[in-house]
Amino acid sequence: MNTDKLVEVVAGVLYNPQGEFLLSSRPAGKAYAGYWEFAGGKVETGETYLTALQREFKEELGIDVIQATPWLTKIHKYEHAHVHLHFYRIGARQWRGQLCAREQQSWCWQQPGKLTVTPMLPANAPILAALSIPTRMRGQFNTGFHTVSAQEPQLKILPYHSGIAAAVSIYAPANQLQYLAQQHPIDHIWAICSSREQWQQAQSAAAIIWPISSIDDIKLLLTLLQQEPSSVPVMVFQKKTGLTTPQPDWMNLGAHGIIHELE
Ligand SMILES: Nc1nc2c([nH]c(=O)n2[C@@H]2O[C@H](COP(=O)(O)OP(=O)(O)OP(=O)(O)O)[C@@H](O)[C@H]2O)c(=O)[nH]1
Repeated sequence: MNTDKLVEVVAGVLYNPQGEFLLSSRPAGKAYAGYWEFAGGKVETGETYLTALQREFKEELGIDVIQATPWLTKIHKYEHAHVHLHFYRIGARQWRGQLCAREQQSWCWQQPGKLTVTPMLPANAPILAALSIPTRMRGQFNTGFHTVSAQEPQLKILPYHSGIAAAVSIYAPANQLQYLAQQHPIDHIWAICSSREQWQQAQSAAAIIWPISSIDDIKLLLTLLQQEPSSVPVMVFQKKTGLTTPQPDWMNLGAHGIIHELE
């Protein structure tokens, strides 16, 4: 196989009503057989990402995917292939049918942050970390944000200030990322972005915070989600600005979650 050519791959994070997600093991005979992954596979000629995902879930697990939400993308070079991975989320109401392993693979439900199976495909570590980020948070820009729902992973994140402990998750402007990464683990730093350049800088952070206070912020975020899908979760920070424009359905457009500003 020519490993220089970028191969388009779709993979689905499928949820059950308990908020658990599905992992399956790679069948014998494939590269990385026995490793755990999200169900999916290569996009075939003429397919959209959604139709490829629907075909793969039917072939591998016998279920029908009705809808899926674009989430994260990632490029990874294996010794056997150079892959462009497109991860989708499939909510508990977005699929139907009875799960059955059609390729003699194993499958299991997992809770975010509490993985009980190993090993995982090498490219997937940041994807699993992203699943531990809640989709609904709230708080104030100056004092920090926290999870809203008891059903989601509990997380508190604080604005950076000098002297803050390295174990704390922090947020700071994207252009400070390189400097902060010398003192804090990069997977604890969220980057605040409001331009294309910052969006690109922030692709090594744990997550992006995109504040919305004007129509231009909405327009640029829509463009970036479409033209340069992120490899890290995007949290849309909805500020209390009196902006009357209705907000797009961000989570259906590729954002990971929403942060609501409190008074
Ligand atoms: N399905 C899937 N593939 C992944 C994930 N993460 C990841 O790096 N990959 C890589 O993406 C590629 C997917 O190809 P595949 O071999 O599963 O594709 P396929 O089902 O169409 O198989 P085929 O080779 O029989 O046509 C592999 O190189 C695999 O290592 C993941 O979470 N799910």
